[in-house]
Amino acid sequence: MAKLMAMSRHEGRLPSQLVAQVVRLRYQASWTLRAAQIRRLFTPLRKSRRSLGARSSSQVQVLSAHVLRLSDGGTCTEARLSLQWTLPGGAQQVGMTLLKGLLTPKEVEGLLLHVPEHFDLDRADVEMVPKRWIMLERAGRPVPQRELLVEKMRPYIEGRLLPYLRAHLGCPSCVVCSSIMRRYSMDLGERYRDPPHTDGQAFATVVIALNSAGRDYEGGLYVVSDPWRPLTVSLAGGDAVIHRWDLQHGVEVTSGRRLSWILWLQDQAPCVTQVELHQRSFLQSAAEDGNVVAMQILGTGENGRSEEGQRWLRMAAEAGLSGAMAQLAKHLREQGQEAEALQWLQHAAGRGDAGAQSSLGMMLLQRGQLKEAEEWLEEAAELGNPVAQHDLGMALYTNALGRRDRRHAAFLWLERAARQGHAMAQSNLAVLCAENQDFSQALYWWNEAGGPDG
Ligand SMILES: O=C(O)CCC(=O)C(=O)O
Ligand SMILES: [Fe+2]
Repeated sequence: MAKLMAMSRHEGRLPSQLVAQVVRLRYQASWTLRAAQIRRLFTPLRKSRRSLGARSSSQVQVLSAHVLRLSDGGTCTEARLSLQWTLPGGAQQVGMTLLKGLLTPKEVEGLLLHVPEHFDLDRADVEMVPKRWIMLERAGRPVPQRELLVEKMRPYIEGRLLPYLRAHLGCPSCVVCSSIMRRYSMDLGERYRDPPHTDGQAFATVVIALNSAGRDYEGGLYVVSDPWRPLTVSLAGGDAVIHRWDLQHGVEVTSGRRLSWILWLQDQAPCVTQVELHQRSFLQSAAEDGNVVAMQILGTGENGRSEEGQRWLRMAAEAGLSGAMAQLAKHLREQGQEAEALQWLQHAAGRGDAGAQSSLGMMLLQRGQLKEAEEWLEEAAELGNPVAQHDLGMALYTNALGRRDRRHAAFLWLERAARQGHAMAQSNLAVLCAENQDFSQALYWWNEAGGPDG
């Protein structure tokens, strides 16, 4: 810098080489700062023993971060990220993009004025617990009675987001097929989590936060590259995350109430069903290029029942994807191949898949391996899996684990599952409460289990 000053005094103006260097240094300094700020948004979801091994910086790489001018004149900060993912079958990289401040706080506030208090139940069966949602658009059209809300949101989608997304995703014919709002609330006794998954029903997903982590709720959206170490992304109201079908993610809200607005895009019109989407070439070619998530998606659902689907699923499982292992185990059990199913469940459970741990626990219980059964059920239940919480509660209650005097523990696990909205846990808990002569609680849980939208 001293040399720079001296030269500038001496010559009256800076030589262009030096100007370029100063600009570059400044740019680098602000970029380093921005990248560090972006990385700090990612924190481990849990403070577990296993999650302490690695640092988030080794999982998340910031590829670029700069201010972006949007087509309707607004600005936001765009950060392109890559998640490093090491599987036994080789390393993979998954991209995601963060748009900080896509909507201003005022714009978010304006939208929230039109959001009704009542959210419907999304009955898509995940862990036997329905989620709360408002479906806004389906197959690219507004859902009846949601036209006003869709009208309020349209300018942000069409004027701001879609031109950007088409360029960013390299997908000029991309269309928004579904648009929903989700609510997660521990306080309201509603579902507050969504286990790790990929959005196999979409080519790309946009999640727009409608309120803020740290202020309105704790926890939130998380991304998974290391199954033992999901990373929460701290989003403020108006921030957006963009990802494709290959990002493993989930939601866990540990207190408060979270609202999100989600758009699912397909690569071209017309919007089609999941089965038809899986026949489009983008997944096929990704699977052929070795993308394990594409393999798992092609081995799931209706298409997964074909011989080709089964072959993809096995390849994904062999590459080390725990979700694929659990899925494969399910198919094998349906075909009566218990021994091989058990092996895959053990692999998947050991890689931190709570669904697999839960199924493994019950399988071991049926085989009389009580100690191991209890350990896996407990591990999955601690990770928040409501099926495991219910099954463990009932196994303790019915004395299937060979323990005496476990009624209190049984009650606590059933209560945790019931609070997540697990209907069977709610009705079983009602029975326990009635046995304890606590009739008001019994009535409460009984109503929850079969209430107006239950
Ligand atoms: O609410 C969110 O942030 C994401 C929800 C999600 O992943 C889904 O509905 O598929
Ligand atoms: Fe999702």
